[in-house]
Amino acid sequence: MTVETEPVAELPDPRDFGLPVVGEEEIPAELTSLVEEVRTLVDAVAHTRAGAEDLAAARTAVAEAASRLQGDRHDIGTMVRHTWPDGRVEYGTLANIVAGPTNAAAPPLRLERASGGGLHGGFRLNGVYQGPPGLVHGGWLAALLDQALGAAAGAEGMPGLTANLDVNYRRPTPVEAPLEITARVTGTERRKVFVAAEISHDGEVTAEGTALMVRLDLPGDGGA
Ligand SMILES: CCCCCCCCCCCCCC(=O)SCCNC(=O)CCNC(=O)[C@H](O)C(C)(C)COP(=O)(O)OP(=O)(O)OC[C@H]1O[C@@H](n2cnc3c(N)ncnc32)[C@H](O)[C@@H]1OP(=O)(O)O
Repeated sequence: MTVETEPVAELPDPRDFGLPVVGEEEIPAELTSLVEEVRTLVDAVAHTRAGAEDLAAARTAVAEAASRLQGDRHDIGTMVRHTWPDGRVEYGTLANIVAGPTNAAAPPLRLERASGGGLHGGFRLNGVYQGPPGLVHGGWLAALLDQALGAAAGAEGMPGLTANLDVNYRRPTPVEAPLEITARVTGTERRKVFVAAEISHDGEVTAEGTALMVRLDLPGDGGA
């Protein structure tokens, strides 16, 4: 596969495209802690055997909390700016369903640069992510792989949209167990970025994916 496209050195500021941006460091610690608590809540609701009185009281408390937070909202499309220790800046969607730092529906996934290149992250999925009994839903594994694949391209200065995603489920992936995800760019061709990723448990690959990301047309990167 030919490598015809150099990664763009600097990503443009999403504000230039009309998208609001918040710095990751601006997210209040109270919101991060609330997100964590809501994850616990979702798991508790999904598995509770509580009686009617407790359920009704919990419903009232949750409705009150929701109405307290509804007033002042970030716009759809708000981006979050992440600055790597080496000073490199990246953007993601604040409420991204797989990795948005303020989205309690997103699993607690955090990707870091791997020493050998690409990205890696350790995470754990609770019972909310079940498909088959005790196992992670295949759709969620695909979503996690897609996110890591997109992030790997973005981390190399080549953000894009997934044109094609191919997933193989090699072994069952357990919930409530430590998991690892790795992703890397394997090649480029014009605007096409080829990426590969794996999810593993106990050192064994349980799901792997490859994708074609088509780079966004960014001003100043030479286009196609
Ligand atoms: C500053 C902003 C930062 C943003 C950060 C983002 C972080 C991301 C993290 C989130 C991660 C989560 C990620 C998500 O959830 S992304 C969400 C899910 N994906 C989408 O919604 C994408 C929908 N599709 C499209 O918008 C268009 O089809 C795209 C943009 C993909 C291409 O339409 P476009 O008109 O632009 O390009 P083109 O048609 O000239 O094609 C260009 C080249 O690509 C080749 N091709 C195209 N499709 C396919 C295919 N299916 N198989 C094989 N090849 C294909 C094509 O032949 C050509 O090749 P070549 O002629 O050069 O050889």
